[in-house]
Amino acid sequence: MNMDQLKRQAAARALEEVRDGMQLGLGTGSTAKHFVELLGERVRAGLNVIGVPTSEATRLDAERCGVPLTTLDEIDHLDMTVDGADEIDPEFNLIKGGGGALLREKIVAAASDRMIVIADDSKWVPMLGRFPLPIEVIPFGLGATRRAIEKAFAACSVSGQMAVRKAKGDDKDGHVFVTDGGHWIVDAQLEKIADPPHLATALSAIPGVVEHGLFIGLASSAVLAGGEGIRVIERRKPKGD
Ligand SMILES: O=C[C@H](O)[C@H](O)[C@H](O)COP(=O)(O)O
Repeated sequence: MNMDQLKRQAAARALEEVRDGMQLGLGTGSTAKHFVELLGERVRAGLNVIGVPTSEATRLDAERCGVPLTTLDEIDHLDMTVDGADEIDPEFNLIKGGGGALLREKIVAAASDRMIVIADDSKWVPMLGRFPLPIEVIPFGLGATRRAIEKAFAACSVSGQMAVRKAKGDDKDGHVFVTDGGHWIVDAQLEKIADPPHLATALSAIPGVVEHGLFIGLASSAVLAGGEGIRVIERRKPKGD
């Protein structure tokens, strides 16, 4: 089974948690895209749900698949968000933002009663950090922001190269990647993040940092698909702890 089939399997397992009438956060990325497509099939068969997309890409996918959409201005909470991740550690800390959607993803996850992470099992790691940590920044004053980020890294005993993310695509190569919110992303290659909550707090305190890809205390469970089958792992602590 190839990676894409594993991602679809994880998405299909998460779909079993969806109940009629639910208000759902719809994640972004190649794994979440499978969930949106499978959800669309259920909607076309009569399931009644409404979704809040975490990116413009997901909004377009959901519209194409016939999933009704709303916003967090029109509803006051979400029952569940289903989203992918770039890394998941045993404490259910995540790195997200490989696709650049971390800001909306975090807003939506925080507004949800539950967040189910769907992934192939290569994303389950003993310690976060091999995947470059995305940090969403305001372009203004980027030099000062980068220096502040370096200080935060030093205070948290991590270090590594930072690079402003470039866009990919035939006509975009070489251009800076711009998020749905109009910001830039700095990717930090840290290799090991021994204390993700500490680093998350330090990065959040920097004025030019809009958001970062460390999701702490947000994920409630993980659905991991691998060669041996599917594992569903529940986080022991309640959301927010
Ligand atoms: O910004 C993107 C998101 O955080 C994705 O959920 C994450 O990058 C995982 O994406 P994928 O399922 O494509 O590996």
